[in-house]
Amino acid sequence: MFWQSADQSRTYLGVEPLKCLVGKSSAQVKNFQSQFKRRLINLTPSIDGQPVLLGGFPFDFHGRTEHLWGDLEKGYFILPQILFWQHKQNSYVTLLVRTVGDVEAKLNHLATQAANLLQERIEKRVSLPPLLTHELALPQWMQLVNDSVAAIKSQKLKKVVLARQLELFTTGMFNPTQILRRLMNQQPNTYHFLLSNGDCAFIGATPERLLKATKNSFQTASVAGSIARGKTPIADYRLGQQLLNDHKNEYEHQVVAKRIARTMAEFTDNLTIGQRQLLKNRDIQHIYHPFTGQRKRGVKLLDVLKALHPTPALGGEPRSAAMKWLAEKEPAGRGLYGGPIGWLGLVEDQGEFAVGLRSGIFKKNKGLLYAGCGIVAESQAEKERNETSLKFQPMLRGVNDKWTTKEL
Ligand SMILES: C=C(O[C@@H]1C=C(C(=O)O)C=C[C@H]1O)C(=O)O
Repeated sequence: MFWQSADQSRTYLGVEPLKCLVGKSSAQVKNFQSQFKRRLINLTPSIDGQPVLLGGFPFDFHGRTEHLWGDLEKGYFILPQILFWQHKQNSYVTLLVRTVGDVEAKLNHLATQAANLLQERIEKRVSLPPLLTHELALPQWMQLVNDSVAAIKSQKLKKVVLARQLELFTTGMFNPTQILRRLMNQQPNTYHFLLSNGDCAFIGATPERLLKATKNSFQTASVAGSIARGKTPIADYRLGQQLLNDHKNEYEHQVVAKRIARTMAEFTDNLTIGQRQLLKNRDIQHIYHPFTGQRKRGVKLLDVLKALHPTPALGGEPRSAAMKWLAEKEPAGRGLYGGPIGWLGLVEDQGEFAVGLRSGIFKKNKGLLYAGCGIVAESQAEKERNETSLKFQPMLRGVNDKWTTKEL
C-alpha cells in the first residue's frame, strides 16, 4: 500500500505483508495494536521509526456489497515486512520479521529485497487506456435526491450524503501505479493512496483529513459545502465568496462542524476550532475548518476514529437514521469509499487517516468511481448532479486526461 499526507510531510510504501487484517472491526484492530506492542523486539530503538499498519476501514460494515471490491470491501490492513517511509526530508526503511528461526538471515534477505526494489527502474510511460464510461442509474439517483429532500422536510433526517457511481471500462488494462502517479502530479495538495490486494486496487486523491494523532494532539477538519474553481483568479475568488455566503452550503457545513466539535470535545482538552476557510483543490473548492485538541489521558486514536466516522460530510445527521437510509436506498455498496484510509503506529499510538473519497476501485479492465454530495432541505437534484460531476473529475483525469465530466 502507498499513502501520502496532503502536506507531503509523510509518505509510506509498505510491501510484502507479514499479515493482512481482513474485515476487522476497529476494536479488533485496536486489540492487534496492543498485542503487537507487547511482543515487539526493536533492534534499533534509537531510530524514530516504528512498524505500522497500513489500510482502511469500510464506509459501513453493514452496508451492501459490490463484487468489484473483493476482500477489500469490509476493511483491509497490511502489516508490511518492508516499509519504505519518508518523514519531512528523511527517508527510511523499516524491516520486520518474526522472531523464529534464523532472524539474521531473514533480515538479510529482506534487506536485499528492499535494495532490489529501490534499484528497479520506474516503468516507462505506457499509453493511456481508451475509456468507456457508464453512468449508473442516473434517473433513479435524481429520484433518490428528491426522496431524500422529502424525508428531510418531514424531519426524518437533517442531512444525508448520497453517492453516485460511474463505471469505467477499457479495452486494455488499468494500471494502478500509473493512475496513482498521475494523481500525484495533478492533485498536489491532497492525500494520495493506493491499497491493493491481488488484482484489485483502491486509488484516490482526497483533500479531507479524518484524524491525525500526534503524541499530544488530535487534529481533524470539517470539509463540506462545494463549488467549482474559476478559470481566472478573479472568477475563482468570486466563486469562493459565493460559496462562503451561500445559505444552503453554510448549513450543510455547520451540520458537520457541530458534530465534529461535539465528538472532539469528548476526547480532547482545550479544543481549538480554526477560522473558516476555503480548501481549494484543482477542480473544486470547499468550506473548511481545522480542529485541534490536546489528547485526553488514555484515549486511543482508534477510539476517536470510530466516534468520528462517518461524519455528516459522508454519512448524515442523525447518524444512525442516515446510515439506515443509505443502506436501504443506495443501489451499490460503497466499500472503502468514504471510509478512513491511512496508517496506525504499532508502538506509539500515533497515525493519520484521511477520508477515502475522490476515489475508485479498479480491477483489470473495470473501474468504479464514487462521488457524493450532501443533501439538505434546500437541495435541488440537478445542482447536486453537477456537484458530483465535478467530484468525478479528479479521478477521471487521473485515469485519462481526455475525459471530462461535461457529459455526466
Ligand atoms: C462525498 C464527497 O465529498 C464530501 C461532501 C462535500 C459536500 O457535500 O459539499 C464536500 C466534501 C466532502 O466532505 C465526495 O467527494 O464524494
